[in-house]
Formats: sequence, C-alpha cells, structure tokens
Amino acid sequence: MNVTEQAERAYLEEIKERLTLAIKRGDDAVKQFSNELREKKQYIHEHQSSMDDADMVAADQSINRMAFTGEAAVARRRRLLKLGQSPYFGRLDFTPQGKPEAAVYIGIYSFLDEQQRQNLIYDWRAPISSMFYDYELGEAAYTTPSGTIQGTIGRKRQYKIRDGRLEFILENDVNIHDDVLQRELAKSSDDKLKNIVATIQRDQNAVIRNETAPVMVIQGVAGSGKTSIALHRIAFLLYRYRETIAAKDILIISPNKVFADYISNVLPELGEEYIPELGMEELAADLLDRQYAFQTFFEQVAALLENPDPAFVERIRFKSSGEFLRQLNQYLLHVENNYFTYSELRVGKTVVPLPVILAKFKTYHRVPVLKRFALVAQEVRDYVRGATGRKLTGPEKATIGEAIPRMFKFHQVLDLYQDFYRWLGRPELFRYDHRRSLEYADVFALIYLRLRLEGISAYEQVKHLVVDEMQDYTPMQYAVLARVFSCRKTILGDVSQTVNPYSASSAETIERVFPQAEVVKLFRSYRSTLEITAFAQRITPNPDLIPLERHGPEPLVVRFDNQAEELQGIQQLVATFQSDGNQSLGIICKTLRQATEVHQALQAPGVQLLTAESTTFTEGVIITTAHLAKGLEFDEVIVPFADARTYRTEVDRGMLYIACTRAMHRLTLTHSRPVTAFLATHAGNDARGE
Ligand SMILES: Nc1ncnc2c1ncn2[C@@H]1O[C@H](COP(=O)(O)OP(=O)(O)OP(=O)(O)O)[C@@H](O)[C@H]1O
Repeated sequence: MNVTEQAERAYLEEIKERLTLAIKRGDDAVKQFSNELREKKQYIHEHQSSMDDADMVAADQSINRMAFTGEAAVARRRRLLKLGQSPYFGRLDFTPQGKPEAAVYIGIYSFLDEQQRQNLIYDWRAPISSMFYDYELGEAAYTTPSGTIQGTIGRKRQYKIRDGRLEFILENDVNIHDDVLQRELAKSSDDKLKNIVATIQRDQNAVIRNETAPVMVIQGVAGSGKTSIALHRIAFLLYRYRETIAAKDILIISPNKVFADYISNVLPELGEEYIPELGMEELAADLLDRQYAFQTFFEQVAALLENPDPAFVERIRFKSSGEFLRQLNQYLLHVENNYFTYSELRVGKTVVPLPVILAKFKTYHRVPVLKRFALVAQEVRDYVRGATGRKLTGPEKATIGEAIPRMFKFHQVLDLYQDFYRWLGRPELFRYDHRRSLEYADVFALIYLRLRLEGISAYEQVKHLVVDEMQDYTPMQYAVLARVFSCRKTILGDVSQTVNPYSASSAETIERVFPQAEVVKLFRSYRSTLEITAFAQRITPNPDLIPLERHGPEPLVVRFDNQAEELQGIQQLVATFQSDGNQSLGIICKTLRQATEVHQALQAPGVQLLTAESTTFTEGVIITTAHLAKGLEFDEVIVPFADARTYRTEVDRGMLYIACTRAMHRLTLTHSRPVTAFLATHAGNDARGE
C-alpha cells in the first residue's frame, strides 16, 4: 500500500466514523422529537376542554412544526446512511486565488460536520463541484451566486467506494474519467437506469447545469445519455432552486409506464423524491375532459406496421407537418372574422344595432371565442338597460342570453374541427364516425382547438416540464404543450429513433414551435460496444455519431432453415444467457404478434412478455417490441425474424435500428426467410453464411 492509499484509507475511516456519529446524534434528536411530540399531543388531549380557539391553532401549528422537523431528521438519517456506503467519488485540491489550498471531496450529498462547521463532503451539484466535471489540472473556475471564483486545481482523484470499502483510487491522470467510465460501462445492466454522478462528461454537465434556457432541446444519438442527463438535470434544479421548486412541481411526460418504471430509480438514488409522471395519452384524455375515445400512439404505429394504407399514411403525414399547424391557425382567424354572423337584435322596443354587437364581440378578442358569448350578452344587457333607462325583466335577459350564441355558426369544438377540413378543401383528411374513436393524429389538433376556442386552465402548478422521446411528437403536440405549460422545459430525443417516420420531429422542427429554445446536440454514444454501434450504423447511418472505444463480440446474423428451427435456436441462446453472468436479455420483435409468438414458443420460466399494458420493468429475459423497448437497454439483445418480409419499409428500418441499439454487450439477429435488405451489408457476419 503506498502512502497516498494509506492516507486515503485512513481518511475514509475517519469520515465513516464522523458519519456514524452524526447518525447517532440524528437518532437521538429523532427520539427526542418523537417524545416531545407525544407529550405535546398528550397535553393537548388532557387540556382540550380548557383551550380556546387561539390555543388550539397554536398547538396545531407547533405539532405540525415538530412533525416537519422530525421528517427532515428522518430524511437526513437516510442520506447519512447512504453516504456511509459510499461517502464520495471524487476529490479536487483547489487553491482559490489568494487563499490556501483545500481538499474538496465530492459525493452524492453534502456532509457538514456541525460541530466543526466544516463541509466534509460537497454535494455533486454544489457550485464548487462543477470543476470536477469541467476541468483537469491547472487553472479552473466556478460560478457561485455571488460571482466567479478563480484558482488552480493541483490534484484530482477518483474513488470507488462500495459498502464502505475503498475499491480503487485513480490519481491525477488526464484520462481518469475515461478509465472509470470504461469500468462503469462494461458492467452488467440491472433492471433500472442508474445514476452517473461519478462519470458525468463535460458536455453532459453543461446541459445538466444550464440555468438560463427557457426551453432546452437535447438531440442526442442512441445511448448518448439523454434520459440520464434529463434526470440529473431535474436533481440539479431541485438542489439549485430548492426554495422555489419541489419534486411535486415537476412533470415528466414519458412514452409508457414501463419506461417510467425503468427510470424511476435515478432520482431516489440521488436523494430526491418521487417526480410526477404522465403519458402523452393520459395528458390528452385529461385535456379532452375524457369526452372522446381515441386511438393510442401504440395502436397507430401497430396499424402502420401491419397495414400501411396509403390514405392513412397521408392523413398522418399531413397532420404531423408544420403546415397543418399553420393552416389550423389560419382557420382560427377565419373563424374569428367570419363565423359570428351577427344580426340586429330586438329586445322589446329597443333595437341593438349591428355595429354595437360586433364591437362588443371584438372587444373581447383575448377571450376564447366560445367563452365570449356570456360576456357579450352582459354588455348587450347593459346597453339595453342604458337605452331604456330601466332594469331588464327576466325574459328579456334570457332572450339576449340565447340570441348571442345563436349568432355564432358552431358551438362544438368537434364540429369546428370537421369544418376546418371543409374550409381547407380536403374533407377526406378527417375520418370520424361517432361510434368509433378518433384517430391518434387528430387528438392533439382537437385539443389545440379546444385550447384556442374554449381555453383550458390545467397543470398551472407545473414549474418544469420534461418531455422524453421528443421525436415521436408532432408540431401540433408541441403547440399544445407550449400553451398548456408556460414553465421551463427540457425536451430530449433522437430523430433516428422514430417509430413513425411520417410523424417524426427533429430538433429543428421543435425549435420552430419554441423559437427561444437552446438546442444541444450530443454525438458520443456510451451504451453499446464499438462492434454493436458499427453494426447499427449500417442500418441507419449517422455520420455524426462518435462511439466510445469499448469492445465486445461481433454481432451475429444467424440463418435457420425454417421458423421452428429459428425458435429453437432462440431458445438455446436464452439458455446460454441464463447460464452466464449477464442480467438482462431483450428479445425484440417488430410487432406484438411476433413477440407473442416467440413468447409462446419459448415457454421458459422467468421469460416475461412486455406489452403496452405492462407497468414494470424487471431484469431477466424480456420479450417485447421495438416500440416498447425504445429508451430501455439490455446486456444482450436478440432480434428474431430479421427477414426481408418483416423488415421492408422505412418504418421497419427504424424499428430494426431501435432494436439493435438497445444492446450494451452482445447482439444476435436470427432469420429463416431471406435476410432483410437492411442487413445486406452485414451478410459477412452471418454465422452460417447466406
Ligand atoms: N457519463 C456517463 N457515465 C456513465 N454512464 C453513462 C454516461 N452517459 C451515459 N451513460 C450510460 O449510457 C447508457 C445510455 O444512457 P441513456 O439511456 O440515458 O441514453 P439515451 O441517450 O437516453 O439513449 P436512447 O436514446 O438510445 O434510449 C446508460 O446505461 C447510461 O448509464
């Protein structure tokens, strides 16, 4: 053991002791709180009859205060216990200009020795910790709310401490990040996404700590850490703005429940509470007051995969364009200017002239049209009262109340939406029959009309919105999000991973809806080995992608003579997987029908079929579709039925790309019919030869 290591081990022991002491002090405090609380309650119980209202309020307040302090003490205990397992992962020896050098240990939370009033561990989100991610040795600086601190970093170390034991130290090397990163990435994936605090990269750190962007759009290649970054960014914002933003004020729009479950561990690992999460469809149902049944996005994509009817494709394509939004806005102007077919109004002997009614209607141009009638009616009543010099009778008031809305051509948003297509001269683009449900492509347009014509106030409490898988949402959806959520937003995704190319949005498309957005592009891919990344690149090339130097076995494309043999082959691959040390295997099919078929054929214990209705993600063997697997990752991936009939269209190509990019360490594709053209250039990898 060298001197450095000896000193570090001794220091770790010292910190652990102090942590144990702090936990003990905390325990005593919690005990004391609960005793006091019990006594107070007892006292109130016994003296209730002699207490007046003011006494009761004061007693209530003091109980609440004590309970709150008690809860905070329990939370602090939880954090200290966790720190005991792994107190810190980094150290900087920093000399601020004109001041002495100090060792700054960085961990998942901060630890202040209350007796010595000394910060023993800094939270990774603290301003000083940013230098750990942003600088190597030499000159460095960090920004605090009261200004920039300049200085020099004389030493930088990284540690891996697990279960309180020091596993390794890496010293002062420019490449330390790479070393530790490699070790982290080579590990087996468990069932949930993990925190990456110890190895956040410089470009990722810039996104996590960005405080200025009203809308942050992150376009990143597959495996670039977008989801991880978004979650760390939430943790950062909760720390930085802890006085004004709490976990409950944030909303994550996630593509499905399985994904929500998959990411659910990161924030608690970082010591933050549960963050509210909502699916796009749940949001839509809510904004439509649950008045309409509608097709889901899964159903739309499944319909495209099974039977891409050209008229259906055309409807989706048009409704996913920026032009659709522009036309709907034009139509709204047309409605405003033409659909109020006002006429002269007679109330008893009084005539309310046309210009008066129209002027009243225009005065309220800021109020949504369908909400304007009551206000106009009230103005007209005032006018009649002024003209007659007397109060209006009940029937007169009612006449006015009924007459004004009648001057407007439509009253139902759905009727206006249908009328929009007539106005556009393309009625064939709207398919709706009252017994069936709305097509998914119509859902957000209808919500947009509701927002503009009726006004909806909802979700006003949300202070930060996170939208993952941004490529799956159309300009119309973003226009709705922009109107419903006026708060800051983090929007992330990858246009190469679209499940529906007819409705994909790139960062540029989104920028058109949010001109104030700051767009960040991430090109470095962390998830997969170089071999897997190179393989996926040949399906959907992305010249900007930079893979991380990490090697593994070449992906295999394995041909079988018939489907029965193919399924048997898959069964063998599963058996091999189960006997080696990896933790997660994803068998990713194009459609749910195929996934169900494989699931039935395998019949092995512990093999789980993941469908759109699933709510949890567990490790082991999972069979699912590419659409559902989007955002997830597995140690090993098998893609069955990689044949020319299954993977044929551009939508199919996207699915194949998504499926392959889910693999971290090993990838195998199988087929029994002729291989898909998307793998034509991969034929050399065919284990059995074509
Ligand atoms: N700085 C980092 N340190 C360690 N691991 C990282 C880092 N950045 C990303 N990773 C790992 O890379 C993998 C991919 O991350 P993540 O799922 O957040 O990427 P993504 O861009 O959302 O992927 P995709 O779009 O393909 O679903 C995860 O296992 C994550 O832990």
